[in-house]
Amino acid sequence: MARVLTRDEISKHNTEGNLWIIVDSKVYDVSRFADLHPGGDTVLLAEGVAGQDATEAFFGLHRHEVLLRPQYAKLQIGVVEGEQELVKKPVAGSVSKVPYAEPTWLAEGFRSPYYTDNHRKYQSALRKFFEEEVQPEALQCEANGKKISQGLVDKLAALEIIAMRLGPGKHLSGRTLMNGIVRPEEFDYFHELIINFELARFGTRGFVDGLLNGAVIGLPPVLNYGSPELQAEIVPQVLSGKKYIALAISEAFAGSDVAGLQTTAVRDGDHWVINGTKKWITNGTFADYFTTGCKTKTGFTVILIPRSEGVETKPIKTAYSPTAGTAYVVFKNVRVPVANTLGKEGAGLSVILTNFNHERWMVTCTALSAQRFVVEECLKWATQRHVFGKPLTSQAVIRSKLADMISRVEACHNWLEVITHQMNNMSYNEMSKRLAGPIGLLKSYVTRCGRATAEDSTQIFGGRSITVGGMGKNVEIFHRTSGFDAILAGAEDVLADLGVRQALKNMPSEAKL
Ligand code: HEM
Repeated sequence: MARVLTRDEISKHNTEGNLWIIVDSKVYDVSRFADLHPGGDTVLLAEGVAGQDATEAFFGLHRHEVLLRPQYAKLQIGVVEGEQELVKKPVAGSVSKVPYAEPTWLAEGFRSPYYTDNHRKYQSALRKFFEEEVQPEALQCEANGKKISQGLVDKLAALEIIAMRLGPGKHLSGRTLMNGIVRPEEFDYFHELIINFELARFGTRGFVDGLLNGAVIGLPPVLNYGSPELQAEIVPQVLSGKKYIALAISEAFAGSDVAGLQTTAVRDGDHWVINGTKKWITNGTFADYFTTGCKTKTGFTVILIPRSEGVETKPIKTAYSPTAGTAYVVFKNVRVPVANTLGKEGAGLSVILTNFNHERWMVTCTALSAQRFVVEECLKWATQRHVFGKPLTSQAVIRSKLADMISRVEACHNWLEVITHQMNNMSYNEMSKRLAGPIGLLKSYVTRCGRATAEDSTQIFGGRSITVGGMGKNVEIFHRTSGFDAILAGAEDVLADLGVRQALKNMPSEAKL
């Protein structure tokens, strides 16, 4: 039972060594903490703070989560008589009430044609799981750069989240998805979209890739082009989280220009002998298998290379967290059975191309989720931060930036849902034929919007947006990492151009002004 104190009584504790303050109806004894306070003791001893209600000042300078940290929560000695806390501890799984913090289908009072009750139930369970189990580790790994723990991978595997991240398909059959909330044959691209959105709303961009993105892009070629024997061996290992896989295509010599790749595979009896290097390989530092693009006698061939003699991986320092496992990979006389060839020898380009739509769509989802999260951060900050005695939102220039940010994220989300609906209703061949252009344009537009939002949000947060940790930590990381989305899975300009070129192919010859 919390001690109940009157404001009168609290106000008497207003000197060095005997210092209480009120934050959101709670009374904190900061007498001993004042010396340790990162913001210094003078601010706590100031008039209007010492022995007083410092709620407004507090929320102008700290995130609410500061008060929830055990070392600070224990400074609380009581509550103010007759007052109630306004800012509650977030409940895991709950939906934000901040306008535009959630996509329309989750916002109170709004409807959507795309989502069923099953999607809602699924989203709710998934958010709870992500907030309780994934978020704490995501924050830690983002900061310390360590790889996702096996304990968390096991939990993801138990719910079949690793398998679900590959989208609907035969690999789901016979599995119990999310404790049975969704049946394998019911699982669609909106379910998968939900996973991507839940995963990317913690301000942990490196960890988004660290949470086994390598499997999302590296395993489909095995599933679709591997021999039955190879599939039987590899797929269960990866989907159960016992082994890790990465897609190894890009090189220092060539990225989008597949013809320029220099890693070679030369036949020696029943084996390939592979030599070359790969760069920017997500999850590569800890991968057990590499789905690798190689130059062979007859062209470009994709081969599954296990981590074995002659395979060396080194971490690459990037602007985001090493938890993504970004690697430089060296293959030196690596011997791999010819049976590890994915698809036909020389037909590797189509193996890789069939992967692209899904990969780009996935990056679009996570990029947009992170962008929406930043909109929520800005709306909260601009409301709680006071300048010249008024909230930031009283400045027209700030409201104008918010209008742009909201419009961008809403427009992108609506476009994404239209595309996702097509994916649910097209055959695989139709998708390949019709959606490469639109997905290219969509991803390109979403990442452009992301970078515009990164700029706007830094202006709203000011100095805090260039400070690691504290109030603006999520804006700082978004600003630093949103460029990743504009590069990975196809650079922004290349994808925009692909979209237009595909459209031009379909221009009817009779279309004249
Ligand atoms: C129980 C009460 C408080 C606790 C536990 C606390 C804790 C902290 C912590 C952990 C930081 C480091 C930055 C961060 O993690 O956000 C910080 C910074 C700071 N605090 Fe406090 N604080 C308290 C109350 C206050 C009050 C009442 C004021 C002013 C009236 C204040 C002024 C500051 C300032 C100026 C900074 C530096 C902010 C910056 O670098 O942007 N603090 N405080």
